[in-house]
Amino acid sequence: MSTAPTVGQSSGSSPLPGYQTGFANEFATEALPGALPVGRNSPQLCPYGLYAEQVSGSAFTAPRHNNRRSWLYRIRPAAAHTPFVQIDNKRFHSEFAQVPTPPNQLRWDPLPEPPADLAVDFIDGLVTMAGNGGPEAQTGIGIHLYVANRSMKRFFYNADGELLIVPQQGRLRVLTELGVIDAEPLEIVLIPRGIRFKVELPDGTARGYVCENFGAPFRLPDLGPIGSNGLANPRDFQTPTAWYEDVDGDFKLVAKFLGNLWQADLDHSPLDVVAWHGNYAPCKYDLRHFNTIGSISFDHPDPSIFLVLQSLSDTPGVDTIDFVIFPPRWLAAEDTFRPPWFHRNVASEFMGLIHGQYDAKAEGFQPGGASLHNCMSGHGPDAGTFEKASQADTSKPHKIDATMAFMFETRHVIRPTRFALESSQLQANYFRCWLDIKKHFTPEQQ
Ligand SMILES: O=C(O)Cc1cc(O)ccc1O
Ligand SMILES: [Fe+2]
Repeated sequence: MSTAPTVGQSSGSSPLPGYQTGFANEFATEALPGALPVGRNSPQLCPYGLYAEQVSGSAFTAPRHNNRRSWLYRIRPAAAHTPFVQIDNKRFHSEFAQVPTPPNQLRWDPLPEPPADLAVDFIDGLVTMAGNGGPEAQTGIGIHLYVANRSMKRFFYNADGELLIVPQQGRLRVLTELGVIDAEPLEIVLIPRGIRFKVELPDGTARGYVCENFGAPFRLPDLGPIGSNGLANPRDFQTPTAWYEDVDGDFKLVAKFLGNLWQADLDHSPLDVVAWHGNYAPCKYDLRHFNTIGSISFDHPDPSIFLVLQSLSDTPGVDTIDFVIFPPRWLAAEDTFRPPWFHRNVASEFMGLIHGQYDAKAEGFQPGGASLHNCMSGHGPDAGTFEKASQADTSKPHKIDATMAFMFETRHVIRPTRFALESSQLQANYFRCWLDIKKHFTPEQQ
């Protein structure tokens, strides 16, 4: 790992960190020895002259298993900035009622890269495609795409929700208050509501997807009869160890707050947390570690078998958001139509493709592209996929390899934005992939 860049007047930064493993553990980490107070959170004076600051991600009185907070020991408190002023946010917002939501199946080509002479950082590069609910309701989802070609010089936090970043092309270095996360395509990054960060682009450009979770923080699902291991295992989640920079200079802090963007001035880097402890922290997860489980007898299971993370609603078993993946796997089910079946669901499904080919679609669903199948909209394999899979030899297992698709699935209808519906990336002919489906009905057969 190379040294993290510093901007402005620097009196140094701590060595680049590693990771601690586990999902939402009680972590404790210090970039300087003895920086964490012992036996109390807020002593009269903290070691090294640091300020103690708690950041909470759940109600103070939430049950212990849902209670999320961390204690930060930092050079200056987060309050030290000028007042926020509103800035433009036509592309990145939480406005999901701009246009009537059609019940059509929708699919988009990948967004093109911006021209090289137009500087677009991770925040400028975000465009809101769809969503439901919102920050005021504290439930629902914002679905955004990003295409960027410059590292951020400014800092950002999202008061509206947690961010699940799914890189599709190009690595990201996510420098957060609580440490540095290096992520590449096939890894995902979770940034809790409110945590300040900036994103650098080691490869110069980057493209991907962002799920903004307005509701309960993502958790690992219960495993029921699967047992104590499987799907995403907690030990494969990586949370950075403490890292700070002590840098003075002129910086901007951008906040997303109630769907709008606001900007304040800072005279120092907010990435100045020397030590922290708690269970409210960013993490990354490598999707290649997902322990995929499926049928070894017959039939294609519901896609909930591929659930990585869920945001619970107030109704048991009905999640606000499910993050589901379709990784490489063996298909072994005999006398079975192996790809996803034709279906209509009460839930709504926004899908993306990180690489390879998705097994329900012979063509048209491209890496970096997206599709949306809303509540009760009929969809499933395209005509080509149906013909092939209904003739395939199912006496032998078949490996689906070199692919990774994913789905943000929600209980509420996902409403595309005006941008999404007017975008030239919207495929006008997507519906045709089912119009060629042949009639095979043979009433005389039995
Ligand atoms: O391709 C889809 O639409 C997602 C999906 C996959 C699957 O295996 C079963 C149901 C489902 O909605
Ligand atoms: Fe589906």
